[in-house]
Amino acid sequence: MRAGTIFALSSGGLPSGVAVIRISGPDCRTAVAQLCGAVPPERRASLRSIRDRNGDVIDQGIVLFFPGPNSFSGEDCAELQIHGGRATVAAVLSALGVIDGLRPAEAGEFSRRAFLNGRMDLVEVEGLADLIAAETEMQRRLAGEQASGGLSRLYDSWAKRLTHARAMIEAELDFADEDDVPGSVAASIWSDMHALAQDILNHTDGARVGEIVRDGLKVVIAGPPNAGKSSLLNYLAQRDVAIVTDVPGTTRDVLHVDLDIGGYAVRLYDTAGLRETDDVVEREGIRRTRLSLQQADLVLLLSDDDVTDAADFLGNFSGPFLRIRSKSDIFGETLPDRAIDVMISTKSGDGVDDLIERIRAYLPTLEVGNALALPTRARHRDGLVTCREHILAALQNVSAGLDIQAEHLRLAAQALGRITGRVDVENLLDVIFSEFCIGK
Ligand SMILES: Nc1nc2c(ncn2[C@@H]2O[C@H](COP(=O)(O)OP(=O)(O)OP(=O)(O)O)[C@@H](O)[C@H]2O)c(=O)[nH]1
Repeated sequence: MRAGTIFALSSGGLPSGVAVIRISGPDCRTAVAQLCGAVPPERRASLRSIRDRNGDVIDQGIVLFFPGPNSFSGEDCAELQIHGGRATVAAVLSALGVIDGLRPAEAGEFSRRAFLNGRMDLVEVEGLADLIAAETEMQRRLAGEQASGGLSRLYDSWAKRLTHARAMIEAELDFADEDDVPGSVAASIWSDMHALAQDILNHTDGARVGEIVRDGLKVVIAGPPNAGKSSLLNYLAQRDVAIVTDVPGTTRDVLHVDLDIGGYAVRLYDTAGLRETDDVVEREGIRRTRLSLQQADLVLLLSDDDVTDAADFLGNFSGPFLRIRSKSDIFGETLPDRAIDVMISTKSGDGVDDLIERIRAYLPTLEVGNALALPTRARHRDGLVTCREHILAALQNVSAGLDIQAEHLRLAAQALGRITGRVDVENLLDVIFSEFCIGK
């Protein structure tokens, strides 16, 4: 960690009614005293004049001082709530910059310090980042649960079960002949390890849901040129994002908009119409279309005639797709013989609500409560898979002996510890002693 006392504007874009400048580090007290004359009472909102190094008043604002270690970052912290004019904020920031030991914070540095000082684990830090980035209600709820420790508590409870199991095995290995240790104690933990492997599996099943809520459902509009793909994107986005013309091959690049459907994020992609072409730019667009199809959770296959063969447009994509017939205002609303899921017109708006309902069916439904503790990143999923593999290896390698089984459980705990960023250190002996009064 780079040393020093850091400061930054922590509130949003300027100008604003109020701007919040945050300070964290060992010289925080000195800095506040220099700016405000004295350090205000801890954790109390205090109205103060904020002055530059010549003693000239820059602004009046609310000053809050939070002594470490019980602060956001674990260090001495302060917040200056000042008027949010650009010049005012710039003047306060430059007054801070000339104080010895102070420097502007790097991106994410307050949270990084909070992590390094044990105020938040990695999963909570990620949750906080997601909470700040959340744009839909479901993203907010999921991130809120993660930032406030919901997911970490679950992982910690699993880490405890692993630690307990390892402690029992250690006890059996080291003290099996002593009277204090009940015989064959290690056998009792295997059923719990079975149950834990299942708990992890159930939880990992939710990873897809967590990732969709966090990253948005990726919906790609594909189909032949001139089918009305860009018109559909614009219609759903309620603005002119993509250029619409009656010239086939207008869209050359993959464009996207973020939609909010019932509180869930949907990333909608408009792609170049797929066709044989010698145009270099259009060919590059078609290559990009194929790439985005590989990432899609759902494809909207749009066509203004009914002879479109899905296979021509889906390439290697094997996920779900909806066959949509466009321009129903021209071609009529009678469903043609070919299988069509929805008929729409972006001119009249007919069928679009129906289409949104169809998309909604591919979104998860989150219940309030424990279901919100879901893995949200590939990193979580990978760690959980590794953890479970080691638990299963421990369960299956009975003939290898307790030493090897214990080692697998250690690796399982390590994989879990890597998710939360907590290193599973020597708490093993504590558990043995608390459970068995060894040593009397
Ligand atoms: N009548 C009618 N015309 C439409 C509708 N949707 C699109 N169009 C027209 O169809 C033409 C092509 O529309 P685009 O949205 O550019 O089609 P595209 O599939 O993105 O075309 P490419 O960029 O060539 O792949 C334009 O002239 C649109 O105005 C519709 O629902 N009804």
